[in-house]
Amino acid sequence: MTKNAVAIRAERLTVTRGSHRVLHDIDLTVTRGAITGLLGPSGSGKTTLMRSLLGVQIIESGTVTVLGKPAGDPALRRRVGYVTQAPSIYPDLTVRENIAYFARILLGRGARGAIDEAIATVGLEAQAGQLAATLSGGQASRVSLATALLGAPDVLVLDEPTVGLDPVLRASLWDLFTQIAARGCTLIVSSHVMDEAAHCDDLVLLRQGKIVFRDNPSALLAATGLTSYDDAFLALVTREPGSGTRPTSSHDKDTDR
Ligand SMILES: Nc1ncnc2c1ncn2[C@@H]1O[C@H](COP(=O)(O)OP(=O)(O)OP(=O)(O)O)[C@@H](O)[C@H]1O
Repeated sequence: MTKNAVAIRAERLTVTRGSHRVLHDIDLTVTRGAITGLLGPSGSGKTTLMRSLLGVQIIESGTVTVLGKPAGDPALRRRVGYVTQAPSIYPDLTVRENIAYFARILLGRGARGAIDEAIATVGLEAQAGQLAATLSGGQASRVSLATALLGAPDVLVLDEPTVGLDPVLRASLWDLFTQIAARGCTLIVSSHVMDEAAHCDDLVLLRQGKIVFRDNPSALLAATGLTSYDDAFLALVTREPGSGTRPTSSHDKDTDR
């Protein structure tokens, strides 16, 4: 992997949903192999931005390029995984059957190795034969994550994967994300829990559809002079628009690959 290579680039991205302008002229680059945290209050546009990166959102203007191709390009289908907020699994199938079903669609026959690997990666070997309807919330989320890992994606987009989980489970999921990124996968993880910023290599803070901060976690604390991510975030989101920290960082100079 080229150091600082760009996995995703959005330029002048503007999105309107219904009569509401949700994203305003967003410029963003995402570094390959990094964990980028997409943080912001409820309704700030995180899901809409993720949908735009995935190519499933109608955009009003601007461009989004993923791994050098337009977002949503058919060639990206296996290279980009998406885990939605609500686990997308069948309750009447077991963990293994759920994963096998998606493996059949994505990889065709002979996907047994990939199924076993996905189950092991998310640590659900003991639950493999259990009906999804009987799983805990955290286990159900991990089944969803396993299905997204099946094609060994180069980019993984996770929409609030830790919401509603206890601190122990949250920590173990973040460990897992770190392992996945260490294999070279680019992760974009949204959250409105600011402390989760600490697990990320890069941060994108959204407020009312605009980027109010873009740099690494320690730069966020340095920029605000505060010691907690919660306080730093609050300081930024309550600041008048236009008076804040520079919204983009030096990442933005790198070339697409
Ligand atoms: N289909 C839609 N039609 C009109 N407005 C929409 C639609 N979907 C989302 N919105 C609005 O767009 C804004 C951004 O929504 P989005 O789901 O992207 O925010 P979010 O940051 O992901 O929020 P949360 O953390 O609550 O999931 C919100 O004001 C929402 O009400």
